[in-house]
Amino acid sequence: MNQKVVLITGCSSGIGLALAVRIAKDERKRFMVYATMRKLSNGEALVEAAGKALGRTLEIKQLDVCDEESIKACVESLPQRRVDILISNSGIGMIGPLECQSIDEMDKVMDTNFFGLVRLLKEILPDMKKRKKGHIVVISSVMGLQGTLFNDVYAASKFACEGFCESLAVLAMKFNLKITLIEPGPVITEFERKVFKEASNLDLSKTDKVTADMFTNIYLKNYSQMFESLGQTPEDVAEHTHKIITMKNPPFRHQTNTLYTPMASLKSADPEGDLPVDTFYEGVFEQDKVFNASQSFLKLLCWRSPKSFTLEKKENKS
Ligand SMILES: NC(=O)C1=CN([C@@H]2O[C@H](COP(=O)(O)OP(=O)(O)OC[C@H]3O[C@@H](n4cnc5c(N)ncnc54)[C@H](OP(=O)(O)O)[C@@H]3O)[C@@H](O)[C@H]2O)C=CC1
Ligand SMILES: CC1=C(/C=C/C(C)=C/C=C/C(C)=C/C=O)C(C)(C)CCC1
Repeated sequence: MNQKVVLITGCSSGIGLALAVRIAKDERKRFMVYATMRKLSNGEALVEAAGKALGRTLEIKQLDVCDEESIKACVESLPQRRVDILISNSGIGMIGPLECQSIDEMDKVMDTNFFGLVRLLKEILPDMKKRKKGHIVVISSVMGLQGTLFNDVYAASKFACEGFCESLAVLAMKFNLKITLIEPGPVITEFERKVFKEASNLDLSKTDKVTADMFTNIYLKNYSQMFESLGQTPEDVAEHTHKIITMKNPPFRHQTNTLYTPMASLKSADPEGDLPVDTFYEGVFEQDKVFNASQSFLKLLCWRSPKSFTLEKKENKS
């Protein structure tokens, strides 16, 4: 059987776990999945979810994207070092006011989310180029397209991945390689819990009162509700990704939550860049009293978008 080899990072929980299971349980057994995680001791949930696929179409391996040696060792352990489909999924979040976060914490986000991808490609891309075959799938985010209040560094890390992949795309095409950026909106995983817990421990006395108040009473207050009402399941994101890897001509970008598409399009609708910022500002502050539920907030953004597309409206405002 000519199975494609799929290497996935960050499979101990969330999207990575769902991806590993979905692809390993492909109805036509088209894939051999190497589901990797930085600590093998965190593999229990995956072992349970994989069931009979474990040892057949799924194998678990150690890989820490922040450690070049661990990436090298993992790739060396694969038959002929072959990876047909790389899914770069591992990542960490970070929210809060800038003054309350240390450079070391920010560095960890960039190191995992962006340099993690860079390290993987430094190891795997040369082989793919030689074989003139391969698909690089990156779990980015809508925040790779549109920055969001209090997500400055996380969004920057995803923008970095997007710019990196956009730049690589032309060279990849020359070598017959495909790249796809998967851009989910909120997904209900450990991510939300970890980010919220870290945010609750921030020392908000390091910032001013207005910022601290916005963070606590607007952002954190609506955070869980945003995920509850708009969040996708990791299985849903895995289903989208499974479709993408089975396509003959996969797209360069794929958003998994259509509710976000209008929000992400605001930027391309206004080359001067004010439209998304103004729309977010109005959504966050001016409509807060009426639209305090996050679902309504996004619906409001989507509903407003077509009207906001005209520059005439912008001029009337100033
Ligand atoms: N949840 C969401 O709302 C969204 C998430 N995303 C992106 O999806 C991806 C997966 O996140 P999600 O499943 O939600 O979150 P989880 O926290 O559930 O999963 C993240 C995974 O990344 C792993 N990881 C962290 N650091 C490293 C590392 N140095 N090396 C290898 N693996 C590592 C974690 O492993 P460990 O158990 O060892 O910590 C974990 O398995 C991330 O890139 C995230 O940015 C995108 C859009 C929305
Ligand atoms: C909670 C909240 C907001 C948005 C939160 C969003 C959009 C979260 C998305 C998270 C994602 C996509 C994480 C992973 O990549 C707004 C709209 C700023 C308004 C204030 C409250």
